[in-house]
Amino acid sequence: MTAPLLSIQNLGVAYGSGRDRRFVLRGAGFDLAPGQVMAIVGESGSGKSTLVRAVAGLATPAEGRIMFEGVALPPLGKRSKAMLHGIQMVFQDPGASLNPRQSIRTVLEEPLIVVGRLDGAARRRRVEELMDLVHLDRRLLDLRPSALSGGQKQRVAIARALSMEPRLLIADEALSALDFANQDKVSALLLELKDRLNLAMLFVSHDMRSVRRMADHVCVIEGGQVVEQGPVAEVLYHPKSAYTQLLLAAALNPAAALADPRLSAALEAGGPITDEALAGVMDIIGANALMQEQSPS
Ligand SMILES: Nc1ncnc2c1ncn2[C@@H]1O[C@H](COP(=O)(O)OP(=O)(O)OP(=O)(O)O)[C@@H](O)[C@H]1O
Repeated sequence: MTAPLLSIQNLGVAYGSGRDRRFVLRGAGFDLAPGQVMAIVGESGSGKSTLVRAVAGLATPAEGRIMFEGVALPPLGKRSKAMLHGIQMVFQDPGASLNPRQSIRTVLEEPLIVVGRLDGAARRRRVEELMDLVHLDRRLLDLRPSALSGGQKQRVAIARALSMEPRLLIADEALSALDFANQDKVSALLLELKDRLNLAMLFVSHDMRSVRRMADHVCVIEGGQVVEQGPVAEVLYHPKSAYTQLLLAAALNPAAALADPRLSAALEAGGPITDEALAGVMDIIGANALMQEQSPS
């Protein structure tokens, strides 16, 4: 078996201090091999961003450890260049993550200047290669982000992340601000990059359609705990936990799932959602049949 690129072990993150201190993630763990995509799914507030932010060094673990390329990751300020460059992140809002006063050329060249490995001519060539890699016309280089569409801006954000030659790309809801057509195009680009560059990804998403397309493995988080994880074919087509089944049901037909009185009663009572309530909802919205129909195995 390939050694994992990333190994998350018993990870816990707490926010607040004193009596307000509260764990928002606890006991999370999984391995990710090079070139593989792990989708992180769960409802809003379940802890998905907290998990990937801890990997990126933007949240500090209170418990457990995160191993990257065989070495335990320290807090952000103590990470080596190889660690910092090796893990890059792309965020939800491509507009907010690009400096509106900089040309696309500057956006892409700046990190290369900071790294300082290339001279001016080599840097300019690298910037052009990065544009080619994300299928953007080099003529866009002298424009500012405001002249680009949402999909183009997200490609620039991806190109900037790739400039560091990462082995792990974290995409936190990176497709959610895009329209349907661009979601498909950018997810196709990410898959192409994964194969071409052997890039591993942590892919945080609410959207089961993109998860099905993008991921090799899925990790389901409920209330800060990993409730299920495994290959896509198992977790999405034969989900074991009631929570995963509920997420899928809500994704297939959110209005019908939420309108069902058994589900709303369970939610109002503060859960847990019983298998019985769930089975009723799944039958009502036809999710059981649909999942069996769509199962690849
Ligand atoms: N900096 C912070 N300080 C205090 N609490 C926080 C902080 N960041 C997140 N939280 C809380 O931690 C919990 C998990 O948040 P997180 O953003 O990880 O969830 P999420 O699953 O990514 O949600 P969403 O899908 O809405 O982005 C939430 O209850 C949130 O309010």
